[in-house]
Amino acid sequence: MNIATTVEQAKQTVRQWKAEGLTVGLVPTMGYLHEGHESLIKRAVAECDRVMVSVFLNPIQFAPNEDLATYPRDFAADTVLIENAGADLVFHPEPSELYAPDACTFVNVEEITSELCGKTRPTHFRGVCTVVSKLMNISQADRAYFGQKDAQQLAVVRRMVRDLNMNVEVVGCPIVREEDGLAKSSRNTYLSPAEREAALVLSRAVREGHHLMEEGERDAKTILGAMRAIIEAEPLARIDYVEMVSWDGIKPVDVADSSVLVAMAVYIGKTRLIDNFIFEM
Ligand SMILES: Nc1ncnc2c1ncn2[C@@H]1O[C@H](COP(=O)(O)OP(=O)(O)OP(=O)(O)O)[C@@H](O)[C@H]1O
Ligand SMILES: CC(C)(CO)[C@@H](O)C(=O)[O-]
Ligand code: BAL
Repeated sequence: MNIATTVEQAKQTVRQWKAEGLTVGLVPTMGYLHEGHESLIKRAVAECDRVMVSVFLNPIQFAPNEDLATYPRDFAADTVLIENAGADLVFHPEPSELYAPDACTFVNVEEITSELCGKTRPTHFRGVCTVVSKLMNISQADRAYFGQKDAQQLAVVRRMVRDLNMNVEVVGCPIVREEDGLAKSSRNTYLSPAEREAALVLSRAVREGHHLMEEGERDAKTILGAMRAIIEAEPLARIDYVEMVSWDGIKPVDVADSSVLVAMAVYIGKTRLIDNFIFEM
């Protein structure tokens, strides 16, 4: 497996692959990889001739008050996981390699970024879409793999690719969970043992919301009320948002009459965790 730290090194490898007529899969990550990332990489390996995994903690998607400085890192362990999963290239640049001091081009997806995480993190998706565009250009990917755990991100990237006529298929992958239900996340490492226990309210609320919808409930207030009650019963939890939005447009809905995303962000102590389910109709 190759490790590229410069854009030119990565492009050179990709040029060779493309010259041989091979398809390329891209898996963008911020590192500190776990089984969620591994599932994306394995799917890419199964579906593409060659796979590039990027490990890049993208500074421009973090606001100054967020956790860029403390975000966990372990590049040595990441490379072992990536190699074992069967990928061919790791792209691991320094921020200065991707962002020139006078860089002034950013990708801003509107509307679909105005709710959910876009509300609390107003500059976040501009940073995500800018770096994802760059990674797609560098890798010349035929397919790019994203987890449903970051469901709004998946919808935003899909919309960007459609609106900008980019030549890449965006593949969404299911949420991988711990045995007790907690969605796997690099940020779970921030949790103390008591917080780890408290964090189960997210997946419990997701299960309850999904169960109600399976039983036929469609009223957002009823569904979200039941979910919020589970979270509010936990003293270590503080809700950022629990919302139901249309899955295609990420706009609030009162009654689910087509596919919806029911998503939440919840602080457990100081750690902000997300979880969701999509109810297809
Ligand atoms: N539990 C999971 N199941 C499926 N995909 C996941 C999971 N966790 C992360 N991913 C996906 O992996 C990709 C990289 O995510 P990222 O590096 O931010 O990992 P993370 O563990 O979600 O970190 P964070 O703590 O920042 O939420 C994204 O497409 C994300 O949706
Ligand atoms: C897609 C991504 C790697 C872009 O930095 C990041 O937002 C993430 O890890 O989900
Ligand atoms: N997985 C989302 C990246 C972030 O929280 O910045």
